[in-house]
Amino acid sequence: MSVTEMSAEAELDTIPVLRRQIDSLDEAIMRLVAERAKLSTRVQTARMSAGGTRVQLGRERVIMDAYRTGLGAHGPELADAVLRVCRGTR
Ligand SMILES: C=C(O[C@@H]1C=C(C(=O)O)C=C[C@H]1O)C(=O)O
Repeated sequence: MSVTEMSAEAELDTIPVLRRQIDSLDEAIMRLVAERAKLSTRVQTARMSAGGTRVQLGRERVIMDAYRTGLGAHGPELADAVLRVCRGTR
């Protein structure tokens, strides 16, 4: 077995370790989104109680831009999904 084949095999062995780290980060992301949704619901409820609308597109555009700045071209897609989760929670 060549050195290259050995290092490729060693790299393959790291996959379960890396996947555990990915799963752990996904859990953290979901916890944070759930926490965000609670705060978002409070803002939406407060505004609607005062006769306003649930959604404010101007604010959502600012958030989409921040995700684009932070994550690149696909950032706004993630922002859109996060915003939809947060709008759906009561
Ligand atoms: C939470 C708010 O209300 C809504 C939900 C938003 C959010 O989840 O970030 C953003 C804008 C609004 O559509 C807000 O105006 O800040």
